[in-house]
Amino acid sequence: MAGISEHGKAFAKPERAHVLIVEARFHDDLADALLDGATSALEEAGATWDVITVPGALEIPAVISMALDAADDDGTDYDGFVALGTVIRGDTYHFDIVANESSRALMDLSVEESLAIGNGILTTENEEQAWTRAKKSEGDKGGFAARAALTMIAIRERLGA
Ligand SMILES: Nc1c(NC[C@H](O)[C@H](O)[C@H](O)CO)[nH]c(=O)[nH]c1=O
Ligand SMILES: CC(=O)[C@@H](O)COP(=O)(O)O
Repeated sequence: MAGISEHGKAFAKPERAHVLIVEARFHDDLADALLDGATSALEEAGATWDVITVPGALEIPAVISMALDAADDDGTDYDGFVALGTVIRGDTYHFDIVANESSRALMDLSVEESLAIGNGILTTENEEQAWTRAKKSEGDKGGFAARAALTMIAIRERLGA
């Protein structure tokens, strides 16, 4: 059957997929790098995508929620979602709020709504750590998140969920 995630292989590819990338541009250059990795991975898989840009990682989950509401209204539907952003520790507790709450909300959405979401929100101690992970030629976390979303789309198809 097409689209099945083979035993022992972490990534699978759906027949086709239309994906919404929601990217936070709090750190602009890092956002470019993450987006480059994510779109390359989607292109390689033959997927199509739209991009919505938000100010910071805390805004990402609400956009996915809004996209679900819009799908109910006008039928514009996405098979999966890719969340991209970078949260770098500052001097205050705000880092923990942004890092933890953005991921918590993405997890809540994915479990409660059976959504295929790839979480490419970096949470790092400094810029150097972030660059190592964002660059397509190094950690390629944008590409990883996109492939994770595609895999979850394929698994959902396989399960008939
Ligand atoms: N400090 C970082 C933020 N903070 C901004 C919040 O995400 C949010 O936009 C603001 O609180 C308004 O609601 N966002 C990041 O993506 N990265 C950071 O390092
Ligand atoms: C991740 C953050 O919230 C950070 O950029 C904010 O820095 P600060 O804690 O120094 O205000």
